[in-house]
Order: sequence, then C-alpha cells, then structure tokens
Amino acid sequence: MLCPQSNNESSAPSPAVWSESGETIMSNNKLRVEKIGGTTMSRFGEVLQNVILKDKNDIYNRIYVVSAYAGITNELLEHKKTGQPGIYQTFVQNKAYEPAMLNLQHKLCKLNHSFQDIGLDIDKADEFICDRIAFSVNILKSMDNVLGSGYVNKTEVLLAARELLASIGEMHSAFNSANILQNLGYNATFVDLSGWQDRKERTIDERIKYTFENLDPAKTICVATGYTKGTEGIMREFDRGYSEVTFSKIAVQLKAAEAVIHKEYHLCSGDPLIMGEENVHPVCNTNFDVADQLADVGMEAIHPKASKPLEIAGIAIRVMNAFDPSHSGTLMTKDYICPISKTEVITGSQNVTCVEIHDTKMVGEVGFDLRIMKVLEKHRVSYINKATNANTIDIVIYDKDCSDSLLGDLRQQFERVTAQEVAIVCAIGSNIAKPGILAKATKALADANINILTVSQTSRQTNMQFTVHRDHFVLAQRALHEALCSNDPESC
Ligand SMILES: Nc1ncnc2c1ncn2[C@@H]1O[C@H](COP(=O)(O)OP(=O)(O)O)[C@@H](O)[C@H]1O
Ligand SMILES: N[C@@H](CC(=O)OP(=O)(O)O)C(=O)O
Repeated sequence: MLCPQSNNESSAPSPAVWSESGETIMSNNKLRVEKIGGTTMSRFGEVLQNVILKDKNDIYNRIYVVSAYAGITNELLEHKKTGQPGIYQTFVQNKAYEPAMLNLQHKLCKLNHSFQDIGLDIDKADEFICDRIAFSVNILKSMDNVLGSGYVNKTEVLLAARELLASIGEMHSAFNSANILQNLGYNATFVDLSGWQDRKERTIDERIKYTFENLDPAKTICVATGYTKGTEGIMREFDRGYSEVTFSKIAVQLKAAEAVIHKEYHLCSGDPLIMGEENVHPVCNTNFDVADQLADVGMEAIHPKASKPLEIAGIAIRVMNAFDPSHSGTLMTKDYICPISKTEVITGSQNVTCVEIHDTKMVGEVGFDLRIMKVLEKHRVSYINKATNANTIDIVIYDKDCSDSLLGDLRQQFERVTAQEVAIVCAIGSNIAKPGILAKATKALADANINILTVSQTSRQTNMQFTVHRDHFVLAQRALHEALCSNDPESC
C-alpha cells in the first residue's frame, strides 16, 4: 500500500489548567484522548506494542477509551449490521435471558484466557466479569418483576435494561486492559464510567467531570470504558457506536490536544475490501465536512454526533490504523482544503432504496416538497440524497427505513410512488471544484457500461453522488477509483 506522508502534524494548543470548579480552562498541549475500536481491541497484544507502549519514554498523558471486544456488544444487544437478536432482544421478548447471560459469561472468561500470555491476571479478570454479570442478572430479574406488575412505563425500563447490558462489554475490555498494563509494571487506572452501583444521578458530562477530577493522566495511563452512564442515556441519545461519543466528550471536557481513533484500516481512497488493499492509499489530511459525507452513507470513520463537538472545540481528529504504526494516519481538521483539486475518497452503500414520487401537479406548486418532508418526518426517516425535476422527486433512503407504512402514507397523497433497491456511490473531496471532474466520473461509469439513475452535487462541491443499479455497486466504485484516485496518491 502506498503511504504518502504529508504534512499532517496538528498544531497543539497550550497546557491544561483546572479551575477551582474543576473546569479545564486552558488546553492541554500534551493530552491525547485515543479511542480503540472493538475489532482492534481483540488484538490487544498488538495494540500494546503498536499504540500504548510504542514509545516507552512517552506513555503517559493518554486516555484510552475502549470499545468492547469484537462482536460482544452484538451479542449483548443485537447485531449492528444484520439486526440478529442478542440478549437485549431476548429480554424484550420475555424469553430466557439468564442462560444467554451465562453463555456470554463463559465466552468472556474464554476471551480472558486468550490474554493470559500478554499479562492478564486470569483469576482477577474472571472474578471481575463474573461478579458484574451475576449482579446484572439480578437487576434484570428485578426489572422483569417490575414490568410484570404493569405499574411502570415499559419503554423506560427496557431502555434501562439496554443501558445495563451495553455497559458490560466495555467494563470487561477496560478492566482487562488496565490490569494487563499494571501487571507489566505500568501505572495504569481502570476508569469506570459505567456508574456501577452509583445511585447518584449524573449526566454523561457530569460523570466524566466527576471521574476525571481526581485523576492525573500525566502519572497514570487511563483506560476508560467507552460506555458512560448518564441521566440522558447514552443509548437513547446516540445508540450504537456510543464509545466515540464518550471519547469525544472526554476530549472536549479535558481540552485534549488531539483526539485519535485507532481502527483496523486506514481511512483510504477506497474501501480496501472492494478495491483490494494494494490498490488504495491512505488519505493523509481531510476535513470534518468530508467525515460527515462518509458517515452519511454509513462509512463511519467517526460517529457524526462525536465529530461535531470536536469540530466546534477545534480539536483535530486523527484516524490511525493500529496495525500500521509507522504511518501517521488521517488528520481531520476544520479548515483543511486539499491544495490541489482532487477526489480523496470513493465510498458508497448498497443498502439504500430510491423512492420515486411522480406527480403531474408538482410543477410550479410552491411547497410541494414540504408535503413529502412531513411524511418523512412523521416516520423519523432521514434521507441521504434528493434529485428533482418538474414532476418527479427521487429520495434515497436506507432500506431499513423504507417501510410499507411510509410508502402507504406517500401513496395516499401523491399520484405515483415507487421504490427501487439501488446503490449509491460517492466521489468525495475537500476540493473537487475542478472543471471536468464530474465529466471524468460520469465517463468512467459510462465506460464500465453503468447507467446512472440519479446524480447530485451541491455548489460546495465536496461530494458527487451517483445512484446506480445495486448490481453495479462494486463495479461503479472500482471504475470511479481507477479514474479519479489511482493516479495521484502522493499529492495530498
Ligand atoms: N474509503 C474507505 N476507507 C476505509 N474503509 C472503508 C472505506 N469505504 C468503506 N470502507 C469500509 O468501512 C468499514 C469500516 O467502517 P466503520 O463504519 O468504521 O465500520 P465498523 O462499524 O466495522 O467499525 C471497513 O470495513 C471498510 O470495508
Ligand atoms: N461496542 C459498542 C460501542 C462502539 O462504539 O463500538 P465500536 O467502536 O467497535 O464500533 C457498539 O458496538 O456499539
């Protein structure tokens, strides 16, 4: 893989100072808050070497915010991509959740054993997770009883159960990681933001402030749970991918110099799984707008609700490949504009539907679109893309949002409403305002014999989006990458 090393050093703000009320009033020019994703956490031996202990003379002033090991939150709640039910769904459906919890306990203890060689104290780790699971089962039983009584609001209790279950995965991985570091002789602290057995009501921000008030990251490596308990409910507000929200809130509160995300891939010029790793190159620099464009089609280099507060606070995000430690990763800053006009990333989604609303009364009717938007709002559906002409509006939405009731409501109001499963492919860049770049993209698709169903680009010129037949998803991305990204990997 080509690794263009551009100038992507972020400029560090000045040192942290805590006020009497505990607020940080100046930036901490040393502190880095670093999030480690679930798949990466499962290879913790490599994380130790490549990330945490990479430079043994510079290990402090780091707060690691960790996700549950790969697949664990899927088992606790439901599969993030397929929706396959986990323990939470078992609880919701009033089925036997206790054996499922014991099964999970067995799995987590087995996972513990896989970390024995890198220093995990198996007895302590097993005791920790078994205690927490036993206690969680008791809470679930109580919730079950309360639900059975019929006196309480079911939605609220189920939400609390979802919070409790979600927290188990991150308690486990954070406890283990701190324990391994301690056993290797480092001063490390398990920072438990799960609010375990804490009766006091705190918001997420209050809990973060309260927990970090008495910690000095300059003297201890902090390993924090990606889950934070708060009165607003991290699951209710953000749901899956919540570790990045904890990560972002810590970075903002402690005024970190940089917020780093360690993943199993670089943010690349194209999906390595589609283009082949050898055909893509890491993106060195980009901006938050590009990150939002990626998230809109499901490639969450960072959760949009996590990136926004960082963007507002002026904290740069660095996305790194934990398994390529010599590469400085992708630096995202607010104002970055690629000095030359070029496409930085090709991405897309094949889980989308194009809803076509055709109505001969549309032409010239002021506010026609508003009626469509009201139906979408009623069904709480956010659209990815919209294309329009005199009598037709096409709206691209995720398949999971295209329900019969949504289509039914649209059909009641408009002449002809059809839905077609499609794919969306995007050519994204902080500076793609170049005459001919759209022509080059459409030519690449035409040369690959791909018919474009809809096309859209705003005048800000950061994202050219094409809707194509779903069968063309892979071919379209390869064609666009070949035409727009393969020739100038060194130029960022
Ligand atoms: N331009 C790209 N660079 C890197 N990965 C990409 C890109 N486009 C799509 N992907 C895919 O996105 C996935 C990572 O996206 P992400 O939302 O972080 O997933 P996860 O939920 O698995 O962490 C990778 O599995 C990769 O196949
Ligand atoms: N484990 C949680 C939180 C999270 O952010 O995980 P990951 O970083 O692996 O996406 C989830 O799957 O939602």
